[in-house]
Amino acid sequence: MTLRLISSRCSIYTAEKILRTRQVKRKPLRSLLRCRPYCTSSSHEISFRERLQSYGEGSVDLTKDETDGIAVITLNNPNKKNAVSGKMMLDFRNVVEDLEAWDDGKGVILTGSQGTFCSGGDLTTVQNILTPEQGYQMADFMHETLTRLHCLPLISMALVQGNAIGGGAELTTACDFRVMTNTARIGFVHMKMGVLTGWGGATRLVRLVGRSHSLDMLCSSRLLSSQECLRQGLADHIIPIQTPKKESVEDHDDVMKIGRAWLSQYCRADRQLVRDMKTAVLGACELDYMSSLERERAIFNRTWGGPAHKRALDLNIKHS
Ligand SMILES: CCCC(=O)SCCNC(=O)CCNC(=O)[C@H](O)C(C)(C)COP(=O)(O)OP(=O)(O)OC[C@H]1O[C@@H](n2cnc3c(N)ncnc32)[C@H](O)[C@@H]1OP(=O)(O)O
Repeated sequence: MTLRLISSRCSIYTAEKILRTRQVKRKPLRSLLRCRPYCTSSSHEISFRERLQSYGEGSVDLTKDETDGIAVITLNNPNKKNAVSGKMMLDFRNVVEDLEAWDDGKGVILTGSQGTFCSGGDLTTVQNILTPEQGYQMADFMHETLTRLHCLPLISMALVQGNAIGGGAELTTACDFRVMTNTARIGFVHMKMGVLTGWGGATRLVRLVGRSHSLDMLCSSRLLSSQECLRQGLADHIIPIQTPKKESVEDHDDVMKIGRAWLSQYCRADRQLVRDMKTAVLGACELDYMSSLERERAIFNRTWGGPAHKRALDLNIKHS
């Protein structure tokens, strides 16, 4: 009965409901986030949000282009090299929620303002939430935001100019791709700052580059050049820029244009196809083998004989 339902042209929602009722060996991501040692009742969460709101300046801005289906998230705190303040953590969550509801999207670019990516947690905010409980609440909040970013049905790309330091380096790992300018650097400097990765970066880094490369990057705290990131599998593409020493603000528009074109190559297909393929790949990364295959079958079933499929067949395409 269940199998028949999955192989019929059922909605993804129905298929996922069925998968949830089956024995899935690895827990879904969202349920893993619920293992919390500190009290996170809604009143606690509200007062912590109020606390975050009161710390720091800056914003996280979102623009959505309905024509190409690509959104841009910009970390905007230029006086502090786009360090993420408490207020920006809240903005970030709102932006991700907005993208979750954006049915017309295919891709998203995460970038920083004024020619640099992000210098990590805003040290002023950090100074104000130094108890273990507050640290845990902050990490819990950012884990959820970044896990939701990671799970969007949009193909995501971190576009790194200048530096991605500490939490900034962690942010890059929440995206599907990392594109860097030739002068950009990524540095997991946490251990030098006396902390571990607070935004889930170690878990995601190991999945990207493996165990030994991750230990090397995390325990050395060194700043990795774009070339090294490419060699180690952390970066996917390097954009050469004209000014090798210092990136000017003017470069940002050019870099954005090139980065957008790079991401667009993966967003050419129909909107639903792009979203479904991203969802299938995400399932393969996060679910056990059999559950992922089931999910892939259910998603495939929506496309088979659908309008994009029929259009492609009518075109008699030769893949030469
Ligand atoms: C869970 C998250 C854990 C973490 O994120 S740990 C990592 C925390 N981040 C850091 O330690 C970064 C410290 N900053 C730096 O190393 C350098 O500023 C950086 C990012 C390489 C940029 O270097 P430069 O381009 O030479 O710029 P600069 O040093 O003159 O900085 C310009 C102004 O920005 C400020 N700034 C940079 N990073 C900040 C931060 N994270 N929080 C608060 N303020 C920050 C910096 O203090 C300076 O301010 P000012 O102009 O002197 O008033």
